Amino acid sequence: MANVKLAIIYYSSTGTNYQLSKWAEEAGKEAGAEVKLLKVQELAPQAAIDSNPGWKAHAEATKDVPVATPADLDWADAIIFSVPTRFGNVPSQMKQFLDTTGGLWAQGKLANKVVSAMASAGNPHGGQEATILALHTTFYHWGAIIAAPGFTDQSAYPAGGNPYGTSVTQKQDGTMAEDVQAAVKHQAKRTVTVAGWVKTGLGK
Ligand SMILES: Cc1cc2nc3c(=O)[nH]c(=O)nc-3n(C[C@H](O)[C@H](O)[C@H](O)COP(=O)(O)O)c2cc1C
Repeated sequence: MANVKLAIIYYSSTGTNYQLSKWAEEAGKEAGAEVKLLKVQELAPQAAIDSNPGWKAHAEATKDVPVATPADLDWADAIIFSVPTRFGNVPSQMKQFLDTTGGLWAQGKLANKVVSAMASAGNPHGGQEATILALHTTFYHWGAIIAAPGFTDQSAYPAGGNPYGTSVTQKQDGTMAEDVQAAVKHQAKRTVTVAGWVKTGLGK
């Protein structure tokens, strides 16, 4: 199979989406992909970050994770996005990054990228699905190919059964309510596999 390049691009205030992304990174490597793990640029004022000990600690712990640029999207064959919900929608930090992709889009360079998305929320029905679908809207405009997990693996069920993309509930203590590790890994492997098919089909 073609050598797939996978970019995992996330936003996380308190670590949940970072952990999902780390599991995706592990699975991408296991699937034979070349993997980049990237965060999007933080936009919140330092005072807001400092006011939340969990946010401050996570920002410091991940300060060395490289910040995603449009060049990373150009490089990638497959891209997995991971975000916390913000009122059922995409966080502004990720939206700002997506809004820098106009140049690539205009050149047709985002067409046929194989993508999938993951999300988290503070409540079991707090907007995980809506947030993933909101990301998907941008992917349609790119002409990307969405490798949603569907129910292609048993791991979807203990994870809460979100066919749009793996999602999780962050509990008050910061831990995850559902067991999603296997679902994340399946989604990452599936995204890499589909990207390999597309790459081969395009003769790359
Ligand atoms: C401004 C804001 C809006 C949020 N909106 C929702 C919401 O509508 N529903 C919900 O369940 N959780 C909501 N949350 C909780 C976050 O989604 C939750 O903290 C996040 O998923 C944790 O992910 P992280 O650890 O990667 O930052 C909100 C949090 C913030 C800061």
